[in-house]
This record gives sequence, structure tokens and C-alpha cells, in this order.
Amino acid sequence: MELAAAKAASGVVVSRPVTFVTGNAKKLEEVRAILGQTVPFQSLKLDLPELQGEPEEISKEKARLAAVEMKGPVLVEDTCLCFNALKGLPGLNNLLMAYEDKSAYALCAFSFALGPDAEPITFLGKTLGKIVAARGPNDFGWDPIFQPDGYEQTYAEMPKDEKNKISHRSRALDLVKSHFAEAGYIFETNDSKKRKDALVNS
Ligand SMILES: O=P(O)(O)OP(=O)(O)OP(=O)(O)OC[C@H]1O[C@@H](n2cnc3c(O)ncnc32)[C@H](O)[C@@H]1O
Ligand SMILES: [Mg+2]
Repeated sequence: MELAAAKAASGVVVSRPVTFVTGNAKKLEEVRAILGQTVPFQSLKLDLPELQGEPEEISKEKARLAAVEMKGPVLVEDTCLCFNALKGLPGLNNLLMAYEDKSAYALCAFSFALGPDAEPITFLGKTLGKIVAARGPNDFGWDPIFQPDGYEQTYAEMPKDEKNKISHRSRALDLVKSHFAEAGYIFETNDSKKRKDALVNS
């Protein structure tokens, strides 16, 4: 048997599609563009509590809560813009004006849970940069004030596909993609279920 086929044969069969839980339409747009067909998912807005803590912990806890609600596989994300002058604290841009050090990083934590009883797995993506006076369209959070290292443009000024190549989100999603490729999850679609039932009944 070929390796890919062997892996698929040993993969975990997941009886429902993954739900990406978010209330942020801009996030969803980027996740769709970055994942393409690699990880099949549907999306849903759930009213989860705004949790406090480190992005990694927030993201894991979000995944636990979402998996209980959905009774199935979920993907969630928590993102922050963290300022080095504030020792990595996410913070208010105005507060940063008092500091010489304008360096910052965008940090994205995705968590995936197979279901309510599974421990979520977390994938982190980080992009280094600095805080600048706002430039570019103002349609997604702090994009106008974050200029990634090595670029003259802020996230907001970049073409979308450029941001999606280097962003905190795309770096975290690269790890999500690898995880899905290695785990070989098999998602039962209505079609594949029907085919299986037909086989069993024939
Ligand atoms: O439902 P969820 O997924 O939690 O959506 P949210 O909007 O609450 O998202 P977060 O808590 O993860 O994000 C905190 C803030 O950071 C903003 N944000 C997240 N990702 C961003 C990005 O890539 N560029 C600019 N702003 C971003 C977002 O709009 C929020 O105001
Ligand atoms: Mg949130």
C-alpha cells in the first residue's frame, strides 16, 4: 500500500465536519483564503465568553467551550497584538506612545478539538513588526498600525494575498494544515455516509 493510502486507512474517522467558531467576519475571510480546500470546515458564530489570559490559554479554553456546544470537532482562534515595551502585553496603542520601543508582534493561537472529550491541540503563529501611525484602510482591527519587519507597508496597506503569505494567522494555519495532513482525519460527508450505508445494506 502506498504511504498516503496507508495513512488514510489508519486515519481517525470524524463523523462531522469541522466548525470554525468565530464572530469576526474579517478573520473568517482570511481563514477561508488561507486554508482553501486543505481543511474542510463550516463556520459559525457562537456567543462564547471573552476570556482573559495568555492567547494560548484563551484559545484552548475557547476550543473546549465550543466543542461542548457543537458536540463535535471545532477550530477556534485567538489573536493579539503584543507590545514588547509592555513586556508582551496586548495593550492600547496610545499607552505605547510613552515608550521609545515600538516593536511588537502579532500572535495567533488556533486550537483544534476533535470533540467535547478531547484535549485541544494549539498551533501558534507569530509575525514580528512595529507599531506605526495608522496608514491604510481601516476595515480590520489594528491592521493600519502594524508594520511587519522587512516591509514598508502596514498590514492594511498590503494586498490581501501578501498579508496572507506572511501573517501570524497564515503561520499558525500552516501548522494546522500540516497537522491535518499528518493525522489523516477522514471526514464523513453525507455522500460518503450514503455510499457506506449502501455497501452495508447490499
Ligand atoms: O469571535 P472571535 O474569533 O473571538 O473574534 P474577535 O474579534 O473577538 O477576535 P480576537 O479576540 O481574537 O481578536 C482581538 C482583536 O484583534 C483584532 N484582530 C484579530 N486578528 C487581526 C488581524 O489579523 N489584523 C487586525 N486586527 C486583528 C480583532 O478585530 C479584535 O478586535
Ligand atoms: Mg474574541
